[in-house]
Amino acid sequence: MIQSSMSALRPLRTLLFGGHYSLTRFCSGFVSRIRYINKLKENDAACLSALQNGHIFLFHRLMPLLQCSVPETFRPIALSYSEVQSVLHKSGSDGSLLKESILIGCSEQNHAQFCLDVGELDPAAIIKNCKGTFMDLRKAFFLLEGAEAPLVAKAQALLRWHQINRFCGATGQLTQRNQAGSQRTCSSSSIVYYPKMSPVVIVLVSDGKRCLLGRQSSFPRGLYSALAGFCDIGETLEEALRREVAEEVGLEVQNIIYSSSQHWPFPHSSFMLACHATVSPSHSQLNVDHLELEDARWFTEEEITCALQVKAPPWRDHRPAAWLPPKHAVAHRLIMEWKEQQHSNDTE
Ligand SMILES: NC(=O)C1=CN([C@@H]2O[C@H](COP(=O)(O)OP(=O)(O)OC[C@H]3O[C@@H](n4cnc5c(N)ncnc54)[C@H](O)[C@@H]3O)[C@@H](O)[C@H]2O)C=CC1
Ligand SMILES: [Mg+2]
Repeated sequence: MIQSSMSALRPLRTLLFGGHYSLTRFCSGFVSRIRYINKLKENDAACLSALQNGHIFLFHRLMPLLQCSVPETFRPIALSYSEVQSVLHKSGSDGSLLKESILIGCSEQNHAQFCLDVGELDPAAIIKNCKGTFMDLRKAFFLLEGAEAPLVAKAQALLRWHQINRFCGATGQLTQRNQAGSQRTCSSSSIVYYPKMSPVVIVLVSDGKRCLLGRQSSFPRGLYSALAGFCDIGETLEEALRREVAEEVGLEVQNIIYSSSQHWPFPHSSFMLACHATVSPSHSQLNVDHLELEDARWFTEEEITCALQVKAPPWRDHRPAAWLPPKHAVAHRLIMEWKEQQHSNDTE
């Protein structure tokens, strides 16, 4: 049976029931932004006009344009319509590309936010004009600050979805996007396609004193993460989670507790459903399927503390025993929650 994590609900509760004034203020801004985005998805003319007053994030072949704010910390660059027009002109484009921008959100200052892939243009000219750099998103996830990482991830996922859904699966005809880029329609069959996420379970298994992490051979050297796997069609979250753990490390888990969820752009937009689960210490012997995982092992709290201190990604000449996913990854959150739980167990 799935249980809801009370700690995960607490911030929303405080926000909603923390006082009439904050509730009104929170809802008015939030609700109006949500409704504005929805309107832009449904109304092509309104979306085009919002684009002219909006903020645009550039990508080159799915790599976001980032700027170094403080050493080792990067932020995506938000450009205005006229700034992008000028960058495109300087790169030899007539500016018509701008209409291919895709709606990704609305800032707290009520600016519609868009992304645009300029993959056909010379990146060097854009980098020079914008004083930024195009960076692989997997690397950027270790260097991006704060709330912008999910926005960049969403933008990349939508750009990729449009690139690979240009044709209708039923008729083979070209599909046409709406102005917001929230759907594509086949003009021949009228089938409407919407961006999709694949559900993935991710679980941090604990035996009470240690937590279980694994690595695939494709991971960067020394990187360990929580166990994860795609849900099979027809499975519940709990069934998928129990199956994945059994397949990958040969354990039967109990006490599944839901933690939180996350959109993850790799490889093709996953909807990560993150949980904690336990095994009894007497049933913690691992039987790793080496076709799926290169390694899996139990980590003590001290080992986790050490791994968290590794500045990621580690330099080539620094080969730590283990290091962990970036703070924007839900695996990181699961590990931090487990560590906190260990700490509160110790102080009880
Ligand atoms: N955000 C986070 O904290 C983390 C995210 N992840 C993500 O979780 C995802 C799943 O983890 P894995 O261990 O690789 O899954 P997995 O254990 O299910 O193995 C992947 C294999 O499953 C098959 N598969 C079944 N359905 C699929 C689908 N819809 N899309 C792609 N492959 C499918 C493919 O053969 C693929 O090679 C990965 O894409 C990874 O990026 C993994 C760890 C941490
Ligand atoms: Mg897996």
